Formats: sequence, structure tokens, C-alpha cells
Amino acid sequence: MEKQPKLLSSQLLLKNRLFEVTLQRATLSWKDTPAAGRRRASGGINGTLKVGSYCVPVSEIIAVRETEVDSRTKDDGRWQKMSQASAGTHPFAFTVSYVDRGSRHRWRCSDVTFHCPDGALCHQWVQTIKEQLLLLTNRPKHLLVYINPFGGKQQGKRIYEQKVAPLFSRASISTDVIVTERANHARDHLRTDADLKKYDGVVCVGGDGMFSEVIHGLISRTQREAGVDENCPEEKLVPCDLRIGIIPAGSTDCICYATVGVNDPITSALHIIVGDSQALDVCSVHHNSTFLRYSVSLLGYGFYGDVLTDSERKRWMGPARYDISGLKTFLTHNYYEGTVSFLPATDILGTPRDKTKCRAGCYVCQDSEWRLSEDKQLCKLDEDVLDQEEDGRWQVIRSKFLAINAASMSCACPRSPKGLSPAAHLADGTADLILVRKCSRLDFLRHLLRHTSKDDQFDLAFVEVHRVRRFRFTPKHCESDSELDLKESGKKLFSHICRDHPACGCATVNSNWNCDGEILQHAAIEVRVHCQLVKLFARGIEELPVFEDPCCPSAI
Ligand SMILES: CCCCCCCCCCCCC/C=C/[C@@H](O)[C@H](COP(=O)(O)O)NC(=O)CCCCCCCCCCCCCCC
Ligand SMILES: Nc1ncnc2c1ncn2[C@@H]1O[C@H](COP(=O)(O)OP(=O)(O)O)[C@@H](O)[C@H]1O
Ligand SMILES: [Ca+2]
Repeated sequence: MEKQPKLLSSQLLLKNRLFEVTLQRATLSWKDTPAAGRRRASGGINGTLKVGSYCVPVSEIIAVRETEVDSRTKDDGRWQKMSQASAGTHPFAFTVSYVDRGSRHRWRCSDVTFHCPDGALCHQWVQTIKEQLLLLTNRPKHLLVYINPFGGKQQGKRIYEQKVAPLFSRASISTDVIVTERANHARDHLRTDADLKKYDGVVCVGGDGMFSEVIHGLISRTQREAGVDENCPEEKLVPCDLRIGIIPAGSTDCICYATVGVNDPITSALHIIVGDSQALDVCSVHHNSTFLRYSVSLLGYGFYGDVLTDSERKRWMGPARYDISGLKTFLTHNYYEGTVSFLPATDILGTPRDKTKCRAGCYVCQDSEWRLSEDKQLCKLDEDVLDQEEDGRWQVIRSKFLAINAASMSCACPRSPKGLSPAAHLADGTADLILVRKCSRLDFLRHLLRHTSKDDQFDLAFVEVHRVRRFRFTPKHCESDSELDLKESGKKLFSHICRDHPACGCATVNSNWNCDGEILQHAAIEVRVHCQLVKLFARGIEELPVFEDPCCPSAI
């Protein structure tokens, strides 16, 4: 392959040592000059190579600026004493801020300051890097930010002001910030009031509940403007254009964790700044042709529904409420009877028992994206034929369950780093339907504990998992008369009335659906996965930290 010309190459001073600094092939690199070769640089920064060579792709440069030269200069956050001689021979300087990878998917913003012998050269470096940054068209310039001041440990506002806003301003991103005053403030503002044309993205500071508000606002707005009826379960929904960033400040933070690999505000801010993009599947939930909600992480009936119902009364406890309610629900050991029917996903590459996981650049999700663009070209007639074919493939299971969970992503979170369904994909157009049948407390505990270890939580006789495109659930008390004897149907009528009047006490026979942390008002639901309906400022979990992966193979 033809070698591209160097855009710039100079010998510059860094921490009193001469480095050969180059900008070529969209990469900024600097390495010890032979004279300085014996004194090796140390520290695990981005792209560190063992012989004192460093490189940073331009796509991971946050900003560049000319810096005042002092006899003391600040590199890597530490004050360095610069010799008078160096300050004399290299009196001009510029500083590059870039993404520095730490352990466990954590990103940090590091600074490196190069000293130049003359002002023109310094200016040329700054201008050339700035021009290269301007070529990156995927970066957001103007963002709409919603902060939930009451999410998680109530630190949302502080986290944004102290950790995120300074990074946005360093990257020259302007923002309109709204601190929410009530639940659904962000959703309603996005649905009707916000002038979305002004923005390159929406950011929410909070937990999964805040993210849920944002997608509800954006999806509803997009469907209304496209003339799509959200109440019709058969409608193909129109994808949203604006990307969404999540600054984690909630209790579970599963959507952030499963799309970035860590729940860390600075890491998320940096993914927003570099303009990453990760598509996400969204489930629509309907009851009798009435739209209820969207879900991107967990739809759980039985155990996770009951945990949520109980934990809502303990909000004052913060994130710990889930552990207390989890223990209580575990000890209560309720089971629920009903019918689950589902449409297995057949034309996809993965299965829920795969050892490989969804990672940045996932080929399973790419294959689904390709199919999605093919599907768009299908005519109406073909769709009808496909619908008829689908009818024959539905499977039905009637049983007693401890839990019915649908995970449209892994649901990895600090409580369970591999998640509810470790092999689920972010953007493959499917959800993993996990059915946990009635079993002993001890067996259920074994299943739960496996979420926190390497052991397979599905490898148990009372657990099954199916990768599905659609599913329905009908609790026993809602089943049609034809499936029940007269006595049962009498009960059904009674319990149905009682659901709407919880005071009579029959509600104990039912659970509620936990839909991304919100309780659904109906137990009989119909769910459909919409492939890649929204996009996040994320890239999926990176397989290897880059410093384990030579990023400049030609450098040594
Ligand atoms: C014994 C240890 C068992 C650990 C099992 C952990 C499984 C965790 C899977 C969590 C999936 C989370 C999916 C995300 C849901 C969120 O959308 C949603 C809303 O989040 P937000 O409040 O941040 O807005 N979060 C939730 O619904 C919370 C679910 C968390 C459930 C934690 C359950 C803990 C169970 C503890 C059982 C203890 C049994 C001990 C017996 C001795
Ligand atoms: N200003 C506010 N006052 C009260 N509730 C709010 C406010 N802003 C958002 N909410 C609601 O708070 C709930 C929890 O928010 P979230 O950010 O997910 O925190 P957590 O992860 O702790 O549950 C969400 O359902 C959201 O709709
Ligand atoms: Ca999926």
C-alpha cells in the first residue's frame, strides 16, 4: 500500500526530552529521539509502546490548544519543573488532550504538552491538528442535557457540573441544560416542546429510568412526525435520528454498563465527545392494542417485577433498596401461573447459549443491520406472506413460573457484570426470553448466584432460554374462557375486577411487569422487538484495552 505523506513532523521537547513528533495517517505519535533513547518514558497511557513511543488516533483527541510557557509545566496532571535552558530554547508550547484508556473499560482525559523552538511552528501544529479534528463529522457540537437531581445517590447535578461540563467545554461542545423538576419532565419536553433541529444529540444524567424517559420522548416524537400509530402493535416503528448519551448517576445503570462496559461519568462523557455511535434494539409493549411502554433492558414478571414493586416503597434507601427488596422477594418465593407464547428468531447468527459476547463492532449485530436495510426494500405483499409464515412458528408454554424475563441486551451491571443474558446482543433485533419455572428456594438461589459467577445460569433443569422476535404473556386469571372450566372462569372474572381494586386482596395471585424499572399497569402483554430503533453515544464494550494491542505496528 502506498505510504501517505507526513502532515507534520518535528523534534519537540516533552518533559525536557526531545521527541520525534509526527502527524500522519490520522494519528499523532511521538517517540524518543536516539539521543534521549536511554531515558525511557514510563506509565500506562493510551498507545504506550514499550520503547518510549506513543500514539493517539486523531479520532481520540479531545482538544488542542496553545499553552503559556512557564518554567513549570503541567504534564499528565503533575507539575514538572522545566529547566531554564529548555524554557529558553523552546519557549512556545501546545497541549493535546486525548483519550487515555485505564483498566476495566475506564477512559480518562490526559494532557500532553509539547514545547516548540518557535511560535510559527507551534501555531502550525495547533492549526493542523484542529483541521484534522474538523474532518471528524460524527462529533456532536450542540447537546441538550437533562439532569435528574434525584436519581441514584442524588449526585446527578454534582457529577455533571464537576466531571462532565468541564470536558464538554474543553471539547468546545455547547449545551442547553435542563434540571428536571418532576418525573416525566424530560419525556414530555422531548415529545412536544424541544426544538430538536438545534441539537446533535440528547444527554441524560441519571439512571435507567431517566434514559427510559428520553427514549419515550424521542420515539413518540419521531412516530408522530412520521404518522406512525404507536398503539398498533403491528406497526414498523421509524428509527430516531438523534443519538443519546447516558451519564450514569442512577441505581442500576445497566444500559450504560452494558453499552460502555463501566458506569463511569467521565468515560461516558468522552464517548459522547468522540462521537461514538451504537444502535440499540427497543421492545414495544402493548396490552390489547394499547401502547404501554418501550423497554431496552429488562422486562421481568414474577421475581424482578416483585423486587421493583417492593423497592419503590424504599426509594429513600437509594440503590441499596434493590438488595433489600431482592432478599425479601427471594424469601417470599411466589410463583405465577400463565401462558407464554413466542416467535423464535430463526434467521440470525447467534444463540442465547453462545460463549461469544456482543462486543464493539459485533458481527452478529452488523449482520442484523444488513438484513434490516434489505427488509426496507421488501414490498407490502412480501410482508403479508412473511406474517402468514410467522403464524405457524409461534410456540406456546403454559406453566408455573418464578420469573419470566426478557432481556434485549445482556443487562450487565455492577451487581452482575455478565448480566441476565450474557450472550444477548445490543442491536440484533431480538430479545432473550428466560423462563424460570417453579422450583425450590435452594434451586432458585443457585440460579441467582450464577449471575455473579462464571457458571451458566441457564444450565439448570428448571430454566430455559429462547431468542425471540416477539412474545406474549397471559396470566392465568386473564386467559380466555375456552381454556378454563366454568369454575376457573368465575375466579378469573373475580380476580380481574380485583386487580383494579387492590384493596380486596386478590392481587397477591399476580405479579407486575418490571419494564426497565417502571411498573406496568397490565399483566397481559404483547411484546415486539424493533431492531436498532435508537442510537447511543457508545461503541459497545471494547474487547481489549488498546495498550495490549499495538496501535502503531510500524513504530518499532
Ligand atoms: C444472590 C445474588 C443474586 C444477584 C442477581 C443479580 C441479577 C441482577 C440482574 C439485574 C438486571 C438489571 C436490569 C436492569 C434493570 C433496570 O432497568 C431497573 C431500573 O434501574 P434504575 O433504578 O437504575 O433506573 N433496575 C431494576 O429493576 C433493579 C433490578 C435489580 C434486581 C436486584 C436483585 C438482587 C437480588 C438479590 C437476591 C438476594 C438473594 C439472597 C439470598 C440469600
Ligand atoms: N425531578 C424529578 N423529580 C422526581 N422524579 C424524577 C425527576 N426527574 C426524573 N425523575 C424520575 O425518577 C425516576 C428514577 O430516575 P433514575 O434517574 O433512573 O434513578 P434511579 O436509577 O435511582 O432509579 C425515573 O422514573 C424518573 O422518571
Ligand atoms: Ca437484542
